Amino acid sequence: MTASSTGGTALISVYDKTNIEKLAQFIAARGFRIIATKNTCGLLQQAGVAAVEVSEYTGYPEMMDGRVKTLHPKIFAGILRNGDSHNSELDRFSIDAIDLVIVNLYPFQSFATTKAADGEVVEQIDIGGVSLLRAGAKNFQHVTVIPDVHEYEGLMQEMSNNQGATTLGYRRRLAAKTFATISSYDSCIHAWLNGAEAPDMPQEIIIRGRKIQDLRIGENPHQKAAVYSMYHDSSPMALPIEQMHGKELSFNNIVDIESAVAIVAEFDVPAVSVIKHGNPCGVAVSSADIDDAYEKAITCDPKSSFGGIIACNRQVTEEIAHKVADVFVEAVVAPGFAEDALKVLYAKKNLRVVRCTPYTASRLVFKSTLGSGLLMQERNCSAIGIDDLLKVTTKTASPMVLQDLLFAWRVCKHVKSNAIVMARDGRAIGVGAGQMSRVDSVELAIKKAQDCTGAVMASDAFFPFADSIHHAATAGISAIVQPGGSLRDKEVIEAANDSGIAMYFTGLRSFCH
Ligand SMILES: NC(=O)c1ncn([C@@H]2O[C@H](COP(=O)(O)O)[C@@H](O)[C@H]2O)c1NC=O
Repeated sequence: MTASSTGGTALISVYDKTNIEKLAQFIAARGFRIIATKNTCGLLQQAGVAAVEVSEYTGYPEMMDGRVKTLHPKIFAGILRNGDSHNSELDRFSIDAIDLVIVNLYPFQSFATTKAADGEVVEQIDIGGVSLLRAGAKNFQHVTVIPDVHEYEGLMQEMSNNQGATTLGYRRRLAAKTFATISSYDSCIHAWLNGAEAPDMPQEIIIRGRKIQDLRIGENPHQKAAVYSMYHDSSPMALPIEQMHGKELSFNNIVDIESAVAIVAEFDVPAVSVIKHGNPCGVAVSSADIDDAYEKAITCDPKSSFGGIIACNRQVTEEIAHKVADVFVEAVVAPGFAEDALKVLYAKKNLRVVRCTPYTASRLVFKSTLGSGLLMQERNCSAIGIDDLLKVTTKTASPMVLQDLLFAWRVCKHVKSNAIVMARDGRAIGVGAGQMSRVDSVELAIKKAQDCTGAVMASDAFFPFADSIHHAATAGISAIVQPGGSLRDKEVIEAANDSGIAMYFTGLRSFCH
């Protein structure tokens, strides 16, 4: 099917029969002879398109309940013939050269994600269709291959532009798409077969994704970026967010939205977080309502909140919307918005209003690294409760202070290391993030808090020296939660005892890089 030739033979075998009659009519009108599998052929004939059934052409019926339909040398030699050098063999066995392969596959993916029995799912593993696509794509020098219904319009356009033929560039592009389609299809089967038995860090991994959208910019304006939906089992995971209003999302917006939503998902009670450059500059919970949590969170560090991203784990009220509208923030994210709140938020042209479904994230975290390296690890899904806290000082924290310690620890989990969080009454009052020395993070958090009297402190990793405890004591910190495990734990605990500070170990480090 070169740019100058017209007519030829088309093999059509489609599960999804959308628009196939229209395409078949189009190619038949350009002199193509059509060979088709049983149901496809029946449909085309009903639509008045001349088509020959594969079984009539090969002389073999469909067999094994449709497991063997097109798997025949007359079909595959017709597709795989390599130009003139194979013509004599085609003649010898009365085989027609096939120029156009139009196939779409059994919907394995939709079956695999239902509760269908294994036998039923297995029958959805397409063999013949994949083989036809693979053969057609291999022979793109001579054959045009169409692997899905979305390419029909493009094919008709291409043929109209080229006197009923296709160009090599077009065939090559479609061949590439075909191999992507096949490999995506196969990786669904791989994931389904592995199922829950998939080893934690397998020897081979297949990462597939489907582009959801291009992003406005990458981490910086000169970097291009897009967001993909990855397949972790046999279906793509949609992003659990929906942008309802505002400027297009950027790479950093999505990173910050994830942090913001992950923090508020730590709490069952109403919670609000404010994120700036991946770190929280305001987090609060409330036993009253989300309005109260908002007020507590936004007053943590109002200066840093400028241009931040706000997440709520409850519906945004009109009261919150007015307050959001009064400050400059990039985005507000919540599971829902009151009607009146939306009216207020929509008045801000650029403000991104994002609805999120309950927080979910893939169990695995990936990061590209040196050369073609890819780092993969399990997500930090640790959850520490009161019973996990080990008291190591003589002083015991009151139940209220214990609640603050847990709150501070949960926030600290989402702060870039070295991470220190000061908290009081269910509210972060000072955050020290991303410092290369822990004691610097402590000093920063104290400075941000301004007044740490009676507050608690959480640290994402052990204190290597007692200096941080001295600083905390001077600032008025009453209790500390940290993993423990330093060579100098003894000195650190002594420093806490000397200052009348209650200290608890989690036994679990929570670095965040
Ligand atoms: N086994 C085969 O030889 C075979 N050849 C083509 N198919 C598939 O059969 C389907 C179309 O069949 P029908 O036209 O009968 O609805 C297509 O999705 C095609 O991918 C086959 N089925 C599964 O492998």
